[in-house]
Amino acid sequence: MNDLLLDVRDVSKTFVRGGLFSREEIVAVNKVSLQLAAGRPEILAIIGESGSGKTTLARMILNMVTPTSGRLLLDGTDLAAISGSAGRIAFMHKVQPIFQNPFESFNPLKRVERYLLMTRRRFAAAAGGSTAATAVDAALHKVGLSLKEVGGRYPHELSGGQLQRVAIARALLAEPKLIVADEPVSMIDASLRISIVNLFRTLRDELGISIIYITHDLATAYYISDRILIMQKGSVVESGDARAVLTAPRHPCTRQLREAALLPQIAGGGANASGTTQVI
Ligand SMILES: Nc1ncnc2c1ncn2[C@@H]1O[C@H](COP(=O)(O)OP(=O)(O)OP(=O)(O)O)[C@@H](O)[C@H]1O
Repeated sequence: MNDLLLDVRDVSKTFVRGGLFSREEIVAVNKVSLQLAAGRPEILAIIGESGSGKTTLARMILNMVTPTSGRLLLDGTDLAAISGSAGRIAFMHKVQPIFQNPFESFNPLKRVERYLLMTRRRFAAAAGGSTAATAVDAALHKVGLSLKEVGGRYPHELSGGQLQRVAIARALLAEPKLIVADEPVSMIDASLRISIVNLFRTLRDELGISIIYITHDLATAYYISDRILIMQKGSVVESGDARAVLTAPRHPCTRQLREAALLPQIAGGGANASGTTQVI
């Protein structure tokens, strides 16, 4: 077994915009490194202002964007070496995405259980012998739903919170070791957000899944994360134990984000800021 589940080594991504006479290079991610240990599930929050490179970093981890330089390894496999459908399915077994808008993740004309059944069939070979419907029902139960509840329904017949739970159930069908969730609660009613982030905690604690949680929302990051990484203009400017970073921020960018969030429980610095932080 590898010691590292995820090893992001000095990764950069530069986008080029415009044509011959108005060429513009945008360094979306600049020499970012981060690691997640194998066998020690954790929630790592990536926080930063708009345009700081969070989504680009997430997409590189999901192998949807190729880095301009640097390497990414998942369970010891270099993402650049993954090819063919068998390689891609093996990769998707280990890492699954959750996107911001659950309504965009599902075709409005297809009943949601069809997606779940198709996903189960795609991963069935390695996932054991239970029937597809039983496995789908079990995945839905893990997110507080059931096939009875969502069966036969189209995406628009579910609330945003319910549909995001279905998206998480779909991710669970792959039995991943890592979930990359990019702003997973920003389009969900505030009253339902906490139940979704609590679900991430359950996935970490009961299923041993590590979660990269990308968010603008310092309150939920403070509440559920073990570690936090702050990004500014493509670079990591501060990282460390979540409570330590948010109760005693050292980088001006972190302080600014915290002040903008106006969170009394963080601003007071009352929580146990026992961990360590690293300012880069
Ligand atoms: N495909 C692309 N082509 C050109 N530029 C891009 C592309 N994708 C992202 N960028 C640029 O890279 C920078 C980082 O974008 P990114 O979406 O990663 O930031 P973000 O922190 O996720 O922002 P937000 O919080 O607003 O989603 C931005 O300047 C963005 O305009």
